[in-house]
Amino acid sequence: MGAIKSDECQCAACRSLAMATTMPWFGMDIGGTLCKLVYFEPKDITPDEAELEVETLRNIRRYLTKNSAYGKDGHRDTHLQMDDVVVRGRRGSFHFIRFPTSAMGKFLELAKDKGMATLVSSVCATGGGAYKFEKNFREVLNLSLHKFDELDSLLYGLQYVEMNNPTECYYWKHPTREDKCEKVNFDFSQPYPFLLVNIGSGVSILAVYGPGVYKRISGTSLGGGTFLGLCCLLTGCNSFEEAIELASKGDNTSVDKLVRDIYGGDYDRFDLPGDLVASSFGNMNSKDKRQLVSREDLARATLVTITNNIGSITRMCALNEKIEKVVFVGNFLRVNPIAMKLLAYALDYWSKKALKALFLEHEGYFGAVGCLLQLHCSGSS
Ligand SMILES: Nc1ncnc2c1ncn2[C@@H]1O[C@H](COP(=O)(O)OP(=O)(O)O)[C@@H](O)[C@H]1O
Ligand SMILES: CC(C)(COP(=O)(O)O)[C@@H](O)C(=O)NCCC(=O)O
Repeated sequence: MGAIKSDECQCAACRSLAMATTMPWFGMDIGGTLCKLVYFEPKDITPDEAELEVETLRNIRRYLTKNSAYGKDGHRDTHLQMDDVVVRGRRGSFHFIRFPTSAMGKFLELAKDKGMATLVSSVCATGGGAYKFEKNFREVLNLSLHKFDELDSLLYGLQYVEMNNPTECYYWKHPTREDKCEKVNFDFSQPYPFLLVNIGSGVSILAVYGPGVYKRISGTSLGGGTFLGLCCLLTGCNSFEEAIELASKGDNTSVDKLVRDIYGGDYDRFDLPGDLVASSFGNMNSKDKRQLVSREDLARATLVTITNNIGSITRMCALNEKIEKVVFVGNFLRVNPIAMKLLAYALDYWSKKALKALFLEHEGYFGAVGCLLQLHCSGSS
């Protein structure tokens, strides 16, 4: 896909440019819910460089790469680590770290304790938080932010990661058959045009026609943040992981009003099967029915409602743009096979197999990767 190859920049000029760019290299995507941090660990350090490397830099490298948890809130997704990548002529590994954006204050204090401010004067950042927290970075760390647009970064990072990981893109085969359902690798080497649906706190839908050629065609405020917010309200759960765990044990069909609850069976004339949701949460106006549903059922119904709504908007966008390939990304899909399979099924079913739902392993990290890669681009502000 596209034109960003990992080994493209190994020329002497790029390597010396890289040398001149002070390490450590980070890309940060500060979203409405999660802050995603990608750290490039150089693995080609020469003995001369090692001798010159300042102790603070070495300590930060060790701290980040030897741990997978940072305080109460920070996690490294070790299963996503990418080795042997080349950035600006340097060979190394990408490490993927996330923490709640609400913990930004603690993150800044930690970075200060680790001596970040003594190493670099600026950090690459994208996402709304790059604007919102700019002042805090300056005040606490004396760092300025190289800001990059989040959708440019998302696409740039996606192209790079997809090019460098042969098993990045996949689809779900037989998404509704528990016994037969499987993840299947998808060859994304001829990607254009495709629809990109980023399900973060909210949802952005882009039509992508070529490398860096895209438009944002739609969006909805009913996204991953809505799922988590409603789930916390309805079930008393306290984390995304708990919400997904509850949903995996629940059944939405007593919460939702189905076509058969209204018709007594299928609505044949318009091909609406009886087990189709006619009205999400439509049974919850009844006190009796409310007493019968569990927290698990409510979590499942919330997940199904939000996911189907995204699937439905996506289908209309694909139809309008006459695009058949749809790539879903964003952390809403993290540890969330239920939503992925629902999207796969919904697109397949409602489009009569014309649309293909695709997914990517690095789900929510493309913005942060794209932002790190753009360090020398003129697109920053
Ligand atoms: N550990 C987590 N904590 C909170 N939300 C999570 C977590 N893992 C996945 N999510 C889901 O991912 C969404 C955020 O996705 P993300 O792509 O990071 O968006 P943003 O950039 O808006 O933060 C949340 O609204 C939630 O649905
Ligand atoms: C404002 C945003 C681009 C921010 O991105 P996020 O942090 O949600 O990933 C996104 O939440 C969004 O597109 N919301 C939907 C707005 C709308 O079109 O209704």
